[in-house]
Amino acid sequence: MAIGHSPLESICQVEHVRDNSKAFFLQPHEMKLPFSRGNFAGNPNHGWVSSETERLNPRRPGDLKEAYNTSSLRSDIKWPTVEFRDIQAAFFQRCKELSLRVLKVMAHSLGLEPQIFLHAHRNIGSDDNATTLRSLYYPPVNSELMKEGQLRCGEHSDYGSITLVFQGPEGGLQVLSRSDDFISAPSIPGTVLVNIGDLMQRWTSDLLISSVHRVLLPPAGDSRSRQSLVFFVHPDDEALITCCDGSNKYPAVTGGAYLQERFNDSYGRK
Ligand SMILES: O=C(O)CCC(=O)C(=O)O
Ligand SMILES: [Fe+2]
Repeated sequence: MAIGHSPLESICQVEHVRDNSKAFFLQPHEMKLPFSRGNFAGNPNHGWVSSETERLNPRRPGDLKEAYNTSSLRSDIKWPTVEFRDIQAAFFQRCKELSLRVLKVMAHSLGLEPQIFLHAHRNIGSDDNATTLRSLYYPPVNSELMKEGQLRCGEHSDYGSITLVFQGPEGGLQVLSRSDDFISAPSIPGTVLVNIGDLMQRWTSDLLISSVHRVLLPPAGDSRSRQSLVFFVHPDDEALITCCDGSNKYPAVTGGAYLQERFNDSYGRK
């Protein structure tokens, strides 16, 4: 994990996306249903995910969080409002630009051909690439309704190449250290946290390691909600990912096939 700073203008944009998303999440369930993930032809990951639908740690009950996935920017996608679409789409583009810069710097720092990662991320923002902006909303927790072992977000590592995390001021994200303890990743205003994903770990033959992380329940009596914005960067569906040191430590896999396998775990196998 690494932390980078963003200028004031970007901080305001992050807050704007967060506030606008919260207004969507606070609506009654039936108002959100038409925008559910799975309702959009051509992009199975786009749309709203209700609480307890996914389990990022498949051994735990469903995560106590809602999400809005912006996976497609196609013009025929139906959005809750035009304003919601414009705000999500503009932030998606900013995150895309930042991610491509980070991927280029990473290749450079590893002594690799500078375009190696960029070549596999040419289609971000189209239906041939699964990169997704997720606006996450963790509702206040009612301890009487909780299931045993349930968390806001179960232990997992991210699936793709890199992830940009914009945590809200509430904090709450914890990261597993190399000595096997979970440590808090504080929320620092104006910073972006960059996670290495599992596919990047394979790609670099374990030179870069994906980090396990989670979000616990709030302490008893804390009835606050929590929000974060997370940009999951994935290689193009058709991009063939082979170990960049030529070692074949992991078999070659396409970005699309790898992601499908991981989704099967978090949403239950069909
Ligand atoms: O909400 C957060 O801060 C992180 C969520 C997360 O790790 C994920 O959705 O993959
Ligand atoms: Fe994550």
